[in-house]
Amino acid sequence: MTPTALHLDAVTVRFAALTAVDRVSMTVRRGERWAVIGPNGAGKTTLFRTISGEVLPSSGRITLLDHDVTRKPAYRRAHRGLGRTYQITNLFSELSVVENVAIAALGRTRSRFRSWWPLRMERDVSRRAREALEQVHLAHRHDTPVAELSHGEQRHLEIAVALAADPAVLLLDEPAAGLSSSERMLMRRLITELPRELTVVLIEHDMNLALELVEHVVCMDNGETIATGSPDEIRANERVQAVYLKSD
Ligand SMILES: Nc1ncnc2c1ncn2[C@@H]1O[C@H](COP(=O)(O)OP(=O)(O)OP(=O)(O)O)[C@@H](O)[C@H]1O
Repeated sequence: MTPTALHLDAVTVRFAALTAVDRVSMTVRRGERWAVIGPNGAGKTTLFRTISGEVLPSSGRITLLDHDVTRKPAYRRAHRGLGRTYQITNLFSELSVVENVAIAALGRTRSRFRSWWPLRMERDVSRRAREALEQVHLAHRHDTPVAELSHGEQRHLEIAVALAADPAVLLLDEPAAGLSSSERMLMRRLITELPRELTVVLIEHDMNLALELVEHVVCMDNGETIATGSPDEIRANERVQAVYLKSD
């Protein structure tokens, strides 16, 4: 059986009296693509922040690539192979496209200091940065200042920044939020073309888009998992239809 990339066991997050995530469990195997969907306030972002280590769970257990990371800080999870993008851009707008990606690639380089280290590191960083830009179709914008990119290009660059750190598991936080319909098509293509060995979990408010991109879906409402299944099973699920109708 394919090894597990990410396992959540009854993960619960409480903010005072509010249970934002309520005993959510999921087993994501390496190379799988999953979406977490649900209406506003369902708990998707909190679940993501808990997986990435920005929020610690009140109870439950999180395993990343066979390591228990439940109480580990975000940077330790990143070193273990977890990458993520954010709904709110975290790019350096005054720097160029390649500089943004190179900073992320540099963070991943953990070579020990040796006399030839700077040269080797420079080669490694610029190769990884170039590859990441090619993966998101931004190689032609290499030297462009980020401030001059369109919104859609900036969303692509955010994915390149995450890829430059060479993650094994990538969390995409609403990758299509705020994009025009043509930009959404490009984003859909980009996600579809991500390397198959990369495990991808995405949050997406747009159920139709999310279901086109993944093979496995978790639908949350009020912090709870109300359905898990294939896109077809989720489309046909009456509870899912009810929560989406309620939120329209
Ligand atoms: N830091 C926090 N402190 C207190 N309550 C919070 C905090 N973060 C989230 N919440 C609450 O937890 C619940 C779940 O919020 P969350 O942002 O995870 O939902 P969501 O599914 O991502 O919603 P959206 O689609 O609107 O982003 C909401 O009621 C929200 O107000």
